[in-house]
Amino acid sequence: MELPPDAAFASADSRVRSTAAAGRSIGSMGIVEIPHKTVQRITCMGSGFVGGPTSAVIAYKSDVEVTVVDINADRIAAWKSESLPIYEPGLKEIVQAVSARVHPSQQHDSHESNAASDNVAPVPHVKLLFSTDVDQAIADADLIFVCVNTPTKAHGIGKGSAADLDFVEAATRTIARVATQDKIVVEKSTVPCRTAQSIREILAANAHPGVRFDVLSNPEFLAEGTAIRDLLNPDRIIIGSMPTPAGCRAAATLAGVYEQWVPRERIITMNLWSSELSKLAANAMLAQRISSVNALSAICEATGADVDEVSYACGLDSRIGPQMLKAGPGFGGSCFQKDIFNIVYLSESLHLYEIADYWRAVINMNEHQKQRFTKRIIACLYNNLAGKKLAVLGFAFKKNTSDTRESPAITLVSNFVGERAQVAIYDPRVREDQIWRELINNGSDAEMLKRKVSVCATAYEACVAADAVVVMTEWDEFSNKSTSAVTVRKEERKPLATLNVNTCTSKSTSSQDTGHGASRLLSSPKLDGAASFWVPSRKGAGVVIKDPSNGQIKTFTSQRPSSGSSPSQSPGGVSASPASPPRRLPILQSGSVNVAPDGSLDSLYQFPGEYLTSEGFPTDCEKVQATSKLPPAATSSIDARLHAAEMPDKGATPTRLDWARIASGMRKPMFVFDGRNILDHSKLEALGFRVEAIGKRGTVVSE
Ligand SMILES: NC(=O)c1ccc[n+]([C@@H]2O[C@H](COP(=O)([O-])OP(=O)(O)OC[C@H]3O[C@@H](n4cnc5c(N)ncnc54)[C@H](O)[C@@H]3O)[C@@H](O)[C@H]2O)c1
Ligand SMILES: O=c1ccn([C@@H]2O[C@H](COP(=O)(O)OP(=O)(O)O[C@H]3O[C@H](CO)[C@@H](O)[C@H](O)[C@H]3O)[C@@H](O)[C@H]2O)c(=O)[nH]1
Repeated sequence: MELPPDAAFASADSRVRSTAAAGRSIGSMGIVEIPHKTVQRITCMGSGFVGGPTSAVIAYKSDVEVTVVDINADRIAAWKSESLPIYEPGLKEIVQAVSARVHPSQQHDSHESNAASDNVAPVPHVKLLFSTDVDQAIADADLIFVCVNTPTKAHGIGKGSAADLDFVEAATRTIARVATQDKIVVEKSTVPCRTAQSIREILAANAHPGVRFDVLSNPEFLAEGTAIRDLLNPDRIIIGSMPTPAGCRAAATLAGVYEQWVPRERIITMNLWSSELSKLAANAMLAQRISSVNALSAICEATGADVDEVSYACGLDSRIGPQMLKAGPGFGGSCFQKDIFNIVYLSESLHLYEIADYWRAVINMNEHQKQRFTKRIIACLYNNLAGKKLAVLGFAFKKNTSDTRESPAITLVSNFVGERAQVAIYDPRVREDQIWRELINNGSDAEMLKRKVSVCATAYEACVAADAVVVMTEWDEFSNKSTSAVTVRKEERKPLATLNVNTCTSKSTSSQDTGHGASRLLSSPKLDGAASFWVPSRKGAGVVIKDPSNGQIKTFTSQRPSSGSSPSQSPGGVSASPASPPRRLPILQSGSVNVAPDGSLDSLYQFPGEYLTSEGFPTDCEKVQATSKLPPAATSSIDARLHAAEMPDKGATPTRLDWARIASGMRKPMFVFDGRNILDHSKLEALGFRVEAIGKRGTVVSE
């Protein structure tokens, strides 16, 4: 193992500077130019919210084979089953595609005739494996991602703020024990600054003779709910390495994996400690924005300012930007609080007490927001919750995930139970046992919980005879706002089968191709006439559409129209306005979403009948008009499969709530507490609700 002597190690930072000054690759995108090994097999230790999706996307986008291992056998069994252990939009489709994917050598040139591609049966090639055989997977891999959990310590010194590195150390020791050949070990878990040094020392001390390890830091920045989109189109890939020739070579090897789908300029290399700290810093800054806007929400409620308007106004300043400025009941999730505590602990360890106080304030504000919202609800309900029923809509910490870690709903529900209220919870994705576990772990008495709390299969059931509805998660189905950017009722779904592109107009408002939102399909609920969807203009991006009449998958790739060109029909029934000669759009394996044979399909794959939000959609898109050619009757089996894939836990349909129906069953006066500002208040007021929302003037001020 190349481990510099301590003295040299201590001056790593100065060596980074001199390397950069000499025009070497650290800190620049030239890293991939360094001669390096090519990775063929990756093993990912940890099959959680990061390990699973990250591995699936690497297998999907690169030529690397990935094995995901976990010490939790139940989790691995779930990954191999129809019901994945986590919910992420698009994840199941990608896992299915790469678990039996057509090997590139078996794929046909996209210019070949369709007849040829139809006649040759594709050979399934497994690119992604899940296993509990950790040792074997380590032995087989060139490169190992350590993607294990790093929770906040719950014992001993640093309890409640330091990171618990038990799992990282155990994983490291396993690698050292098993590896009999050189490995690159990639620290992907979020860890305190300088953890890579501990990993290096443990590996060096336990390595088999002649085996060398290179340790890299490669933090993950995906957000849950958009993990697949984030992994397909990351803002940046950070790779930290030792500033030595061997460290740079290892970084180049990892960069070579990402380079297969991430533009080079987004692959950034730096020193190990900067990389580790960048991850903590990014989360701390993001959380700080949310605490800032939540602090402003209290001022808004007291003054009559509207927090959405204030956020909007601030976000228009290009130095501030619009993201992460949505007021809410407090941030949740497994990362923000943990990672800020990490910085707090680090600062205190370095005797930087004022710095620690500064970051701790972000968490204190978050806690305050949850308590403030609780108090406002109690105050509105005449300062008494005893005997009242509260329906809590949403338990996940944000929409589009089944994750409940640190969800603000846990605190709110516990508070309501403490006030002796009856609480009925509904969440479209979260399993009932998960909800109970969270509430019990939060310290609520199990007997009391059993008497006071129920978990319901539908929102209507939760709201029957309720005095108040509390919206805790911004699931689209709860919203009553008039916008096309919502999920439509199932019965309104009709197939987009064969598509006829009528027009293709450029809607370029930005010269910068963000590449984001590529997996979004925006469609009008009424498809009997023309429907439209957006295709990112980035070359090679596209949609995959399953034809409900025969189950075939068709691709439509994005092409810029040339002026005066008229649409032409492709053999697959898909036509486009071509900028170049019409390309054959191959028909892929039916039954699963797959990558285009030329590997060009970027990330847009949607099924007919699925209408997702347009929120966050890129500005640099091309609008494609498409006409449905199939009668609606053909949808049923597709819809059933789509539905089964989307709703493995509940079997409920993600339709928008009928608030009139909710109103008809509630006790009077009826309250709605909109914790996410996703409701049209005037519509609810017309139904007789009294609406209170975060950051909007209410009937009481809770401070
Ligand atoms: N959840 C996110 O959105 C997110 C995003 C970016 C970074 N991170 C960071 O990534 C890391 C993983 O997060 P997560 O949410 O995926 O955690 P997780 O708890 O969902 O998954 C971690 C998995 O690692 C497994 N594991 C533990 N020790 C192991 C070992 N020795 N060998 C094999 N498997 C082992 C656990 O059984 C568990 O299934 C954390 O450090 C987290 O801070 C998380
Ligand atoms: O404007 C906003 C944005 C988010 N939230 C809340 O903040 C929490 C976190 O949301 P988000 O950041 O979208 O999800 P995470 O999955 O926790 O992702 C964060 O944490 C990950 C783990 O480290 C990082 O990788 C991501 O970059 C970082 O965004 C959730 O409760 C959201 O409801 C708000 O209240 N207002």
